[in-house]
Amino acid sequence: MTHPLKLKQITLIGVGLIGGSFVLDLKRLGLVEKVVGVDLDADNLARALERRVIDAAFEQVCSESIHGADLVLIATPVATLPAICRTLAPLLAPHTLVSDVGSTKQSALAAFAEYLPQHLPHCIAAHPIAGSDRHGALAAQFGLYQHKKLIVCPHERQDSDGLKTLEALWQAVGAQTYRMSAAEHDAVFAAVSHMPHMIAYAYVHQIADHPDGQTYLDFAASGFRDFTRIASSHPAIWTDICLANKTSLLDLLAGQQQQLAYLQALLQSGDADALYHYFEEAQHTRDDWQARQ
Ligand SMILES: NC(=O)C1=CN([C@@H]2O[C@H](COP(=O)(O)OP(=O)(O)OC[C@H]3O[C@@H](n4cnc5c(N)ncnc54)[C@H](O)[C@@H]3O)[C@@H](O)[C@H]2O)C=CC1
Ligand SMILES: O=C(O)C(=O)Cc1ccc(O)cc1
Repeated sequence: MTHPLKLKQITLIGVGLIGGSFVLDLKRLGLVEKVVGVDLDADNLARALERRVIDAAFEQVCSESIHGADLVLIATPVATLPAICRTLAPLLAPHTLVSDVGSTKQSALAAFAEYLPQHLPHCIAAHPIAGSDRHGALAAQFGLYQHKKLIVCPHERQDSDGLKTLEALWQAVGAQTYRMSAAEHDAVFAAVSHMPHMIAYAYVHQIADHPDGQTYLDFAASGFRDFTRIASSHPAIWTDICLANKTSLLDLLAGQQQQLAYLQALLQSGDADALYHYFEEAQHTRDDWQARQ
């Protein structure tokens, strides 16, 4: 008997770390027969074919690359979604599921609603909470989603069968699935993902912009490495994310400025007790979080 989840074809638009890792696991599990890759970067497509992340390659979305797809998965920087959806609109078969993996979800739902209105019930906004600072098809890896979270943001016109199929595919590659509204999603991930990236980039700038910055960097150790690791993330991905989640990030930047002003005041006044208390509270919050992981 064929597996109820088994797909004949996935067309993956954006053959990078996130989409590539998903299809690698689905292939290994025998849950997809063929993966068609679409990517603007021809070298990246060649590497993806060599590594068998994909079985066929196209440099653009066209009828040939979309034909036969049970699922079209968009795994490109979030600002590319509107143009990709507009191109997809005339090419989709009625049963084809369309989903994404982008880090912002209000922007994904807006693109689906504007450019795929006829197809909206079969469009699913999703976000795997896994990844790294690496990118491209060579970064795609087996097992990336094992014991990781996958958020879906259902919308009012969502077809529940398609939603369940997509959730089951992510569960098959090891993810725990959660549902939340796109607005809640964007607020949560602004706080725990997008803002930390901005702070890491800003702190690396502060050092690099200092006249003695290169000497400072020569002596940087594991604390600096851990704190700034995510500043090595791909600028194209993070420019799009930060602009798409601008409202939440502007609030968080204002809040962070208040925290820094408070620290500045404590140092200026030499208030050791208050400084200790401030550090201790943060230590407890982080230790409790770590213990729950
Ligand atoms: N990097 C991470 O840790 C995570 C990223 N995400 C989201 O996943 C998506 C993909 O990110 P990654 O896989 O990390 O990036 P990546 O850079 O590894 O892969 C993206 C691929 O899309 C291609 N591409 C860009 N524009 C395109 C277009 N218009 N048409 C076709 N191909 C195009 C690029 O050439 C690249 O190969 C982003 O939306 C990001 O927000 C989600 C979770 C974690
Ligand atoms: O590299 C890290 O630690 C991450 O935070 C990975 C990550 C990056 C972007 C996302 O939307 C989700 C997860």
